[in-house]
Amino acid sequence: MLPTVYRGSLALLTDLYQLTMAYGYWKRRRADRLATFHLFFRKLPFEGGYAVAAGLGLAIDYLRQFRFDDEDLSYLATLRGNDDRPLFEEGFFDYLAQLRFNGDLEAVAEGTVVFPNQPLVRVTAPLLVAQLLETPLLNLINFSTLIATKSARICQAAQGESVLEFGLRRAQGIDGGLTGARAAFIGGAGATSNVLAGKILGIPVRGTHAHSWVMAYGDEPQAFAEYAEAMPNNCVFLVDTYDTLEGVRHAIEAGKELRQRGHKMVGIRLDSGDLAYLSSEARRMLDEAGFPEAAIVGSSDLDEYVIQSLKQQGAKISVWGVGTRLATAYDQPALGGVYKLAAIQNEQGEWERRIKLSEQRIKTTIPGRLQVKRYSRDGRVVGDLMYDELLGEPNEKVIIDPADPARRKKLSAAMECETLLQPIVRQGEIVYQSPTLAEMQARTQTELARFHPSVRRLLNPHGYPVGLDRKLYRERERMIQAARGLEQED
Ligand SMILES: Nc1ncnc2c1ncn2[C@@H]1O[C@H](COP(=O)(O)OP(=O)(O)OP(=O)(O)O)[C@@H](O)[C@H]1O
Ligand SMILES: O=P(O)(O)OC[C@H]1O[C@H](OP(=O)(O)OP(=O)(O)O)[C@H](O)[C@@H]1O
Ligand SMILES: O=C(O)c1cccnc1
Repeated sequence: MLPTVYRGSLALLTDLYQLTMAYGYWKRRRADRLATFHLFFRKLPFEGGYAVAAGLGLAIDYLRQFRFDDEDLSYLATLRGNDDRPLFEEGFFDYLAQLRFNGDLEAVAEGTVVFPNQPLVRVTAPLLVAQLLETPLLNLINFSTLIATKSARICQAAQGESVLEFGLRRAQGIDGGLTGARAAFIGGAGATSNVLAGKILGIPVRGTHAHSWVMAYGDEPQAFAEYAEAMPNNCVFLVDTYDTLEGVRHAIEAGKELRQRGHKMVGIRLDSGDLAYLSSEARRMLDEAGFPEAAIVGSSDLDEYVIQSLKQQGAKISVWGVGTRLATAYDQPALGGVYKLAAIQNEQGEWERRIKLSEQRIKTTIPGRLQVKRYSRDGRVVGDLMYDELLGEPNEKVIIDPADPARRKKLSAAMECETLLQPIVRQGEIVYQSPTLAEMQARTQTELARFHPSVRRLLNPHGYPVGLDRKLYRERERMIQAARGLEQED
């Protein structure tokens, strides 16, 4: 079982309107109709070519503990409407008190590469419960997927070299720091400076020292020597407090001292200035002084673009400390994931599809109970086919882009195929054996490697084919026409 991040019920971690709708469904006897919702996003973050799904483990945590306890209900009883009378009547609290997640949930595994409009999570549950989950599921999946994606991009730029997540001080609050560290690890960061994330989640923790250490002594050689004395088995000297190359010389002196005492200098850290020039000079100096194995850690407002540029300039940095721009997804602080109703049972228990129209074609929802098949050939992925399980087996010949139906991808029987949404909860029982965080991280890497480099590239990536099978495409078009009061042309 995964370590628990959230302890206790967080049933009130939802928007008020979910509870007022829930109350309405209960009052109007619609609460128990089964409904299917999909969680998906419409646009890839960072103008990138892919996203990395994350946050499912947190969602499982949430569902496992989902219940309204006495304190929650007492609080809800204090809420008033505009006539100053209670918002909810007493009987509703008895109903909420016994409420548990009793539905089905399917999701893509954390570390799976995902694309717009395909469900990351699918919930089929009594309408009231499924509705209540909208806000928490979006809260948990959106942020984690965003940060895992940012991390994957940064790690991609680092070309397999170690990335350390240093973002806690700039993260969006306590939870942003904690679940951000978790998502960054899934995306590929090798360690975090966040010690609580180490304790709760088992993520490796790493760190160097701050400028304040050197400033506290005022004298850099003395500061390094004292640090080596105090902590001989963890010495990465920060060399840029006064004069960087002079700092490297002082680190070399401290390294020699360490060696004489039977220890090893791990490396140095550069945190300002021209990192390409300074790292090359530092590398030359360390090598000449007999420290070819000393690592050079680079930090200072790094992101995937600066790292890529430094690599192109031949920077000799071997470990990348990345804080603010990773932990906050600096250039795009939110993933626009949504959670939409796609099918609901009628009074007779028959399933009916539902659609939400939009002026923008791409924003019109995809109805049905969706599943995704990912096709590949010789280990390379080819395209993702979405189909509606309510319409039966998919038509596997062609993937139709719903935004531009002229764009189609042909499939062949020779291709391998996998189903992306996996069973996580069945009738309230968790049936999923959660992988470890390390396994999720490995999944991100093996998954990404299956995509063509043109999909992975950071700038102007190639669009990966994701679309509908013919049956779903036709049904959606029929529903769009019907909802607009038009006859279908075809
Ligand atoms: N050779 C380089 N090519 C491209 N970007 C670089 C290079 N060297 C450093 N950078 C980046 O340029 C930015 C420089 O930041 P900034 O001008 O704030 O100064 P700094 O050198 O970090 O100094 P300080 O921390 O003292 O303000 C950082 O994002 C850093 O990662
Ligand atoms: O730059 P980031 O990617 O966020 O990485 C973390 C930063 O945090 C620390 O310094 P801090 O930002 O506290 O101060 P400084 O940059 O002014 O030294 C560290 O020295 C890094 O520069
Ligand atoms: O350990 C470090 O070097 C570190 C930790 C947090 C932020 N900046 C640097």
